[in-house]
Amino acid sequence: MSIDGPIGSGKSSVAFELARLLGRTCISTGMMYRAVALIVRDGRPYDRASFACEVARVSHFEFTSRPDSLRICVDGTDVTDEVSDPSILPLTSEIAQHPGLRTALLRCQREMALREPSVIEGRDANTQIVPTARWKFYLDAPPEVRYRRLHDVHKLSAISPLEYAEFVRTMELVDERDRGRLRESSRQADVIHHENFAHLSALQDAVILYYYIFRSEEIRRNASISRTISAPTAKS
Ligand SMILES: Nc1ncnc2c1ncn2[C@@H]1O[C@H](COP(=O)(O)OP(=O)(O)O)[C@@H](O)[C@H]1O
Ligand SMILES: Nc1ccn([C@@H]2O[C@H](COP(=O)(O)OP(=O)(O)O)[C@@H](O)[C@H]2O)c(=O)n1
Repeated sequence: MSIDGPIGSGKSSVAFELARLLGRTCISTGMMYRAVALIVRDGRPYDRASFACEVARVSHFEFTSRPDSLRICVDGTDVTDEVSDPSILPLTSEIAQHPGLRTALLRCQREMALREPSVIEGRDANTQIVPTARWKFYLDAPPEVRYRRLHDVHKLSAISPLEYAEFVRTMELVDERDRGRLRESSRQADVIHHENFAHLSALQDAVILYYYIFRSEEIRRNASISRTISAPTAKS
Protein backbone atom coordinates (compact mmCIF):
# COMPACT_ATOMS: atom_id res chain seq x y z
CA MET A 1 0.00 0.00 0.00
CA SER A 2 1.18 3.49 -0.69
CA ILE A 3 0.21 6.85 0.80
CA ASP A 4 0.92 10.28 -0.66
CA GLY A 5 -0.45 13.75 0.01
CA PRO A 6 0.65 17.30 0.68
CA ILE A 7 2.90 18.26 3.57
CA GLY A 8 1.10 17.98 6.91
CA SER A 9 -1.76 15.88 5.50
CA GLY A 10 -0.90 13.09 7.94
CA LYS A 11 0.95 10.63 5.67
CA SER A 12 3.44 9.57 8.34
CA SER A 13 0.95 9.37 11.22
CA VAL A 14 -1.81 7.61 9.28
CA ALA A 15 0.64 5.17 7.59
CA PHE A 16 2.02 4.21 11.01
CA GLU A 17 -1.47 3.52 12.42
CA LEU A 18 -2.68 1.71 9.29
CA ALA A 19 0.42 -0.52 9.24
CA ARG A 20 -0.22 -1.41 12.88
CA LEU A 21 -3.88 -2.23 12.21
CA LEU A 22 -2.89 -4.46 9.30
CA GLY A 23 0.19 -5.97 10.98
CA ARG A 24 2.47 -4.68 8.23
CA THR A 25 5.80 -2.94 8.07
CA CYS A 26 5.62 0.83 7.78
CA ILE A 27 8.17 2.45 5.47
CA SER A 28 8.64 6.19 5.87
CA THR A 29 10.55 7.48 2.85
CA GLY A 30 10.97 10.88 4.53
CA MET A 31 12.83 9.26 7.44
CA MET A 32 15.19 7.62 4.95
CA TYR A 33 16.00 11.00 3.36
CA ARG A 34 16.48 12.50 6.81
CA ALA A 35 18.77 9.59 7.83
CA VAL A 36 20.98 10.13 4.77
CA ALA A 37 21.09 13.86 5.59
CA LEU A 38 22.19 13.01 9.13
CA ILE A 39 25.10 10.87 7.90
CA VAL A 40 26.07 13.57 5.40
CA ARG A 41 26.00 16.21 8.13
CA ASP A 42 28.18 14.17 10.47
CA GLY A 43 30.55 13.02 7.71
CA ARG A 44 31.24 16.62 6.54
CA PRO A 45 32.17 15.47 3.03
CA TYR A 46 33.64 17.80 0.42
CA ASP A 47 31.02 16.78 -2.17
CA ARG A 48 27.70 16.34 -0.30
CA ALA A 49 25.68 15.11 -3.28
CA SER A 50 28.08 12.29 -4.27
CA PHE A 51 28.54 11.28 -0.64
CA ALA A 52 24.75 11.16 -0.14
CA CYS A 53 24.35 8.88 -3.20
CA GLU A 54 27.05 6.56 -1.89
CA VAL A 55 25.42 6.44 1.56
CA ALA A 56 22.05 5.55 0.01
CA ARG A 57 23.66 2.87 -2.14
CA VAL A 58 25.60 1.04 0.57
CA SER A 59 23.47 1.54 3.71
CA HIS A 60 20.98 -0.93 5.12
CA PHE A 61 17.72 0.69 6.28
CA GLU A 62 15.34 -1.07 8.60
CA PHE A 63 12.01 -0.02 10.16
CA THR A 64 10.44 -1.36 13.34
CA SER A 65 7.20 -0.30 15.00
CA ARG A 66 7.08 0.44 18.71
CA PRO A 67 3.66 0.90 20.34
CA ASP A 68 3.88 4.67 20.00
CA SER A 69 6.43 5.31 17.26
CA LEU A 70 8.15 4.12 14.14
CA ARG A 71 11.90 3.54 14.54
CA ILE A 72 14.51 3.62 11.81
CA CYS A 73 17.89 1.88 11.97
CA VAL A 74 20.72 2.47 9.53
CA ASP A 75 23.30 -0.32 9.50
CA GLY A 76 22.02 -1.47 12.87
CA THR A 77 22.08 1.94 14.60
CA ASP A 78 18.80 3.50 15.71
CA VAL A 79 18.79 7.11 14.44
CA THR A 80 15.09 7.87 15.05
CA ASP A 81 15.63 10.58 17.64
CA GLU A 82 18.25 12.39 15.55
CA VAL A 83 16.17 12.32 12.34
CA SER A 84 13.10 13.57 14.21
CA ASP A 85 14.86 16.83 15.06
CA PRO A 86 13.54 19.58 12.73
CA SER A 87 17.06 21.02 12.41
CA ILE A 88 17.90 18.23 9.93
CA LEU A 89 15.18 19.39 7.49
CA PRO A 90 17.02 22.12 5.51
CA LEU A 91 19.90 19.75 4.64
CA THR A 92 17.36 16.99 3.89
CA SER A 93 15.51 19.20 1.40
CA GLU A 94 18.82 20.23 -0.17
CA ILE A 95 20.15 16.72 -0.79
CA ALA A 96 16.68 15.40 -1.77
CA GLN A 97 16.93 17.55 -4.92
CA HIS A 98 19.81 15.42 -6.18
CA PRO A 99 18.62 12.97 -8.89
CA GLY A 100 21.38 10.45 -8.06
CA LEU A 101 20.24 10.22 -4.45
CA ARG A 102 16.59 9.95 -5.47
CA THR A 103 17.41 7.07 -7.83
CA ALA A 104 19.46 5.23 -5.18
CA LEU A 105 16.78 5.62 -2.47
CA LEU A 106 14.00 4.79 -4.91
CA ARG A 107 15.65 1.45 -5.68
CA CYS A 108 16.08 0.74 -2.01
CA GLN A 109 12.48 1.73 -1.16
CA ARG A 110 11.06 -0.47 -3.92
CA GLU A 111 13.07 -3.45 -2.74
CA MET A 112 11.83 -2.95 0.82
CA ALA A 113 8.21 -2.52 -0.29
CA LEU A 114 8.30 -5.66 -2.43
CA ARG A 115 10.13 -7.81 0.14
CA GLU A 116 7.18 -7.97 2.55
CA PRO A 117 3.63 -6.63 2.85
CA SER A 118 4.05 -3.01 3.82
CA VAL A 119 2.56 0.45 3.94
CA ILE A 120 4.92 2.94 2.31
CA GLU A 121 4.39 6.67 2.61
CA GLY A 122 5.92 9.82 1.21
CA ARG A 123 6.39 12.02 -1.77
CA ASP A 124 5.79 10.19 -5.09
CA ALA A 125 4.86 6.94 -3.31
CA ASN A 126 1.81 6.41 -5.58
CA THR A 127 3.38 7.49 -8.84
CA GLN A 128 7.05 6.51 -8.75
CA ILE A 129 8.00 4.37 -5.78
CA VAL A 130 5.32 1.66 -5.98
CA PRO A 131 2.98 2.52 -8.87
CA THR A 132 1.89 -1.14 -8.76
CA ALA A 133 0.72 -0.95 -5.13
CA ARG A 134 -2.51 -2.85 -4.45
CA TRP A 135 -3.97 0.13 -2.64
CA LYS A 136 -2.95 3.72 -3.29
CA PHE A 137 -4.17 6.38 -0.92
CA TYR A 138 -4.10 10.13 -1.25
CA LEU A 139 -4.59 12.11 1.94
CA ASP A 140 -5.58 15.73 2.11
CA ALA A 141 -6.86 18.27 4.58
CA PRO A 142 -7.67 21.99 4.36
CA PRO A 143 -4.51 24.15 4.22
CA GLU A 144 -5.29 25.87 7.52
CA VAL A 145 -5.50 22.48 9.29
CA ARG A 146 -2.22 21.27 7.76
CA TYR A 147 -0.38 24.53 8.46
CA ARG A 148 -1.56 24.60 12.06
CA ARG A 149 -0.36 21.01 12.60
CA LEU A 150 3.06 21.67 11.11
CA HIS A 151 3.31 24.80 13.16
CA ASP A 152 2.59 22.74 16.31
CA VAL A 153 5.00 19.94 15.32
CA HIS A 154 7.85 22.36 14.84
CA LYS A 155 7.13 23.87 18.25
CA LEU A 156 6.81 27.34 16.85
CA SER A 157 4.12 28.32 19.34
CA ALA A 158 6.25 31.16 20.70
CA ILE A 159 6.38 33.02 17.39
CA SER A 160 4.53 36.26 16.77
CA PRO A 161 1.45 36.61 14.48
CA LEU A 162 3.72 38.25 11.90
CA GLU A 163 6.15 35.32 11.98
CA TYR A 164 3.22 32.91 11.77
CA ALA A 165 2.01 34.75 8.66
CA GLU A 166 5.50 34.29 7.18
CA PHE A 167 5.41 30.57 8.05
CA VAL A 168 2.02 30.23 6.31
CA ARG A 169 3.40 32.02 3.24
CA THR A 170 6.32 29.54 3.09
CA MET A 171 3.88 26.64 3.30
CA GLU A 172 1.78 28.16 0.50
CA LEU A 173 4.89 28.28 -1.68
CA VAL A 174 5.63 24.61 -0.90
CA ASP A 175 2.02 23.74 -1.87
CA GLU A 176 2.32 25.76 -5.06
CA ARG A 177 5.59 24.00 -5.98
CA ASP A 178 4.06 20.55 -5.33
CA ARG A 179 0.73 21.22 -7.08
CA GLY A 180 1.49 19.39 -10.35
CA ARG A 181 2.96 16.24 -8.84
CA LEU A 182 0.19 16.04 -6.23
CA ARG A 183 -2.52 16.34 -8.89
CA GLU A 184 -0.98 13.34 -10.68
CA SER A 185 -0.65 11.39 -7.44
CA SER A 186 -4.30 11.96 -6.51
CA ARG A 187 -5.33 11.05 -10.06
CA GLN A 188 -3.62 7.67 -9.72
CA ALA A 189 -4.95 6.96 -6.21
CA ASP A 190 -7.66 4.36 -5.52
CA VAL A 191 -8.85 6.31 -2.51
CA ILE A 192 -8.77 10.02 -1.83
CA HIS A 193 -9.32 10.72 1.83
CA HIS A 194 -10.00 14.39 2.31
CA GLU A 195 -10.21 15.07 5.96
CA ASN A 196 -13.30 17.15 6.41
CA PHE A 197 -13.41 16.51 10.12
CA ALA A 198 -10.32 18.14 11.57
CA HIS A 199 -11.09 16.68 15.00
CA LEU A 200 -10.35 13.11 13.89
CA SER A 201 -7.09 11.59 15.12
CA ALA A 202 -4.59 9.83 12.85
CA LEU A 203 -5.80 6.50 14.28
CA GLN A 204 -9.40 7.34 13.42
CA ASP A 205 -8.33 8.29 9.89
CA ALA A 206 -6.45 4.98 9.62
CA VAL A 207 -9.53 3.07 10.77
CA ILE A 208 -11.57 4.74 7.98
CA LEU A 209 -8.99 3.55 5.40
CA TYR A 210 -8.85 0.11 7.02
CA TYR A 211 -12.63 -0.20 6.79
CA TYR A 212 -12.54 0.90 3.15
CA ILE A 213 -9.94 -1.78 2.30
CA PHE A 214 -11.85 -4.42 4.21
CA ARG A 215 -15.16 -3.61 2.48
CA SER A 216 -13.63 -3.36 -0.97
CA GLU A 217 -11.74 -6.65 -0.62
CA GLU A 218 -15.01 -8.24 0.49
CA ILE A 219 -16.83 -6.87 -2.55
CA ARG A 220 -14.00 -8.06 -4.84
CA ARG A 221 -14.11 -11.52 -3.26
CA ASN A 222 -17.88 -11.77 -3.59
CA ALA A 223 -17.70 -10.52 -7.17
CA SER A 224 -15.21 -13.25 -8.05
CA ILE A 225 -17.37 -15.89 -6.34
CA SER A 226 -20.45 -14.85 -8.29
CA ARG A 227 -18.43 -14.84 -11.54
CA THR A 228 -17.27 -18.39 -10.80
CA ILE A 229 -20.83 -19.55 -10.15
CA SER A 230 -22.38 -17.94 -13.20
CA ALA A 231 -19.61 -18.78 -15.70
CA PRO A 232 -20.70 -21.72 -17.90
CA THR A 233 -18.43 -24.77 -17.59
CA ALA A 234 -17.28 -26.76 -20.64
CA LYS A 235 -19.61 -29.57 -19.64
CA SER A 236 -22.72 -27.40 -19.33
N1 LIG B 1 -6.16 13.35 12.00
C1 LIG B 1 -4.85 13.45 11.86
N2 LIG B 1 -4.26 12.82 10.85
C2 LIG B 1 -2.93 12.95 10.70
N3 LIG B 1 -2.10 13.68 11.45
C3 LIG B 1 -2.63 14.34 12.47
C4 LIG B 1 -4.01 14.24 12.71
N4 LIG B 1 -4.25 15.03 13.76
C5 LIG B 1 -3.10 15.54 14.13
N5 LIG B 1 -2.09 15.12 13.37
C6 LIG B 1 -0.68 15.58 13.54
O1 LIG B 1 -0.23 16.36 12.43
C7 LIG B 1 1.20 16.32 12.37
C8 LIG B 1 1.69 16.20 10.93
O2 LIG B 1 1.36 14.93 10.47
P1 LIG B 1 2.39 14.04 9.61
O3 LIG B 1 1.87 12.65 9.69
O4 LIG B 1 3.81 14.29 10.01
O5 LIG B 1 2.14 14.65 8.13
P2 LIG B 1 2.95 14.41 6.77
O6 LIG B 1 3.73 13.15 6.94
O7 LIG B 1 1.87 14.29 5.72
O8 LIG B 1 3.78 15.66 6.59
C9 LIG B 1 1.65 15.17 13.27
O9 LIG B 1 2.23 15.70 14.43
C10 LIG B 1 0.35 14.46 13.63
O10 LIG B 1 0.41 13.95 14.95
N1 LIG C 1 9.74 10.45 -0.78
C1 LIG C 1 10.33 11.55 -0.26
C2 LIG C 1 10.26 11.79 1.12
C3 LIG C 1 10.91 12.92 1.63
N2 LIG C 1 11.60 13.75 0.79
C4 LIG C 1 12.32 14.93 1.33
O1 LIG C 1 12.60 14.73 2.70
C5 LIG C 1 12.01 15.76 3.50
C6 LIG C 1 11.59 15.22 4.85
O2 LIG C 1 10.58 14.25 4.70
P1 LIG C 1 9.27 14.28 5.61
O3 LIG C 1 8.55 12.98 5.46
O4 LIG C 1 9.63 14.68 6.96
O5 LIG C 1 8.46 15.47 4.93
P2 LIG C 1 7.03 15.59 4.26
O6 LIG C 1 6.83 14.43 3.30
O7 LIG C 1 6.06 15.58 5.39
O8 LIG C 1 7.15 16.88 3.53
C7 LIG C 1 10.90 16.33 2.64
O9 LIG C 1 10.59 17.66 2.98
C8 LIG C 1 11.52 16.22 1.23
O10 LIG C 1 12.44 17.29 1.00
C9 LIG C 1 11.61 13.51 -0.55
O11 LIG C 1 12.19 14.28 -1.30
N3 LIG C 1 10.98 12.41 -1.07
